[in-house]
This record gives sequence, C-alpha cells and structure tokens, in this order.
Amino acid sequence: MTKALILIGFMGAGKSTIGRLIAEKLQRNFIDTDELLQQRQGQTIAAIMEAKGMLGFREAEFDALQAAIQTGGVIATGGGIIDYEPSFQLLKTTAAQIVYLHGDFTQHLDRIMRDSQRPLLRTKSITEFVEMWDLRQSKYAVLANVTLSSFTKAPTDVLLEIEMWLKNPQTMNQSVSKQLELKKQIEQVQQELRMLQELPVNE
Ligand SMILES: Nc1ncnc2c1ncn2[C@@H]1O[C@H](COP(=O)(O)OP(=O)(O)OP(=O)(O)O)[C@@H](O)[C@H]1O
Ligand SMILES: O=C(O)C1=C[C@@H](O)[C@@H](O)[C@H](O)C1
Ligand SMILES: [Mg+2]
Repeated sequence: MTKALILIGFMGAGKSTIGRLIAEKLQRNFIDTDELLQQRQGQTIAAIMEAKGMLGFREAEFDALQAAIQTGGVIATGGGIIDYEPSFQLLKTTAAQIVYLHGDFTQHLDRIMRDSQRPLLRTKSITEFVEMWDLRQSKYAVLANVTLSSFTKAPTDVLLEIEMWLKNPQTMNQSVSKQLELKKQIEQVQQELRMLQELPVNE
C-alpha cells in the first residue's frame, strides 16, 4: 500500500490548503482530519469540543487520523493533533512521509487572526497561545521527515518543494537541515549581541 503523506504544523501553517493541492497534483486521496471529524460527528469543530470536552475531541481526532492513514492518501492534520499522546505515537510509528509546515509565531498569528472561526482563538489568551506554541514546536520537529517554510512563498511554490522532496528526499533534507543549523547559529549570535548590549559600559 502507498504510504500516507501527512502534513503537520501549528494552526494556519497551510496544511489544508497545501494538502489539497498536493493530492490534486499527485492524484491521490485527500483527507483533512478536521473535515473528516466534522462529517463524522455532524457538528462543527467548536461544537464537538463543547459537547465532548477537549479529551473527547482529541479521541475522536485520533480515530479520524487512524482512518485517514489507512487510505494511504494525503492527510492534513489539525494543528493540535500532537497534543494527544496516542495520536503523537501513531504519527511517530506509522510508515508515512511527514512534512512539517513551519513559520514563526507572528506569521502564524497573523494568519489565524484573519479567521474568526478557529475555536481556540476565542477561548485562549495570547499568553496561553504562546505557551501552546512553545510546547508544540519540538513535537512537530521530532515527527518531521522534512521541515518547510510555508509563509515566504505561495502555496504552489510549497507544492513544488514538496514534490522536489518526494523525488529526492536526501538532498532536500540536507539543505533544509543546513538552513536550520544556520538559523540556530544566527540566533545564538543575536542572543550574544543582546547580552553584550546589556552589559554596563565602563567609563
Ligand atoms: N503559502 C501561503 N501563502 C499565503 N496564504 C496561505 C498560504 N497557505 C495558506 N494560506 C492561507 O492561510 C490560511 C490558513 O491556511 P490553512 O487553513 O490551510 O491552514 P491549516 O494549517 O490547515 O490550519 P488549521 O491547523 O487551523 O487547520 C488560509 O486562509 C489560507 O488561504
Ligand atoms: O491547534 C489546535 O489545537 C486545533 C487546530 C485546528 O486544526 C482544529 O483541529 C482545532 O481547532 C484545534
Ligand atoms: Mg486545516
């Protein structure tokens, strides 16, 4: 059976938008776990959360993920799927190709703010949102076979990058990990500069 291609990332990363494009291009099944959940329950995400509570929502999301993986198609996941340990473990152990669509916090927030339908935006403070972001980053990174920025380019360019990676996973992985390494070094230098600027000046 074909391995599923799974898109993960924080809210607003573009998983649904880009997932649909890839599925069309590769002529594969497309499943969005948020949409599947809503179809199965006959309710909106917000209503499911309200009726079942967060744990009940995550359990139903796990069932949707399991069903989606079995199709071997392209899967767009909900941004918080990794918060529920069984779903995280399923993603970790399944023989799928996992693409992490990534941006920085403000880029995500900017996109999320444009969509008032997102239930968590209505119920969480900005501090809780930042905490949620911090807790999730390492989980996405651990699961990812490749990490791609989805904010500095059009969806069709992200699609091209994913196609490139599918054709040549090794090369792409190397260049993406080199970029991440470089980014880390830059952040470290910036941090050191900030610390130096804060030191008292000897007259
Ligand atoms: N590369 C892109 N450039 C510009 N806008 C984009 C891009 N990708 C997605 N968008 C827009 O950003 C918004 C969020 O995208 P989308 O719903 O696909 O994100 P998501 O990762 O599925 O979020 P969620 O986790 O909430 O399901 C949409 O309005 C979409 O049109
Ligand atoms: O980040 C989250 O926890 C969520 C993201 C959305 O895709 C939905 O699955 C839901 O709104 C929860
Ligand atoms: Mg989505």
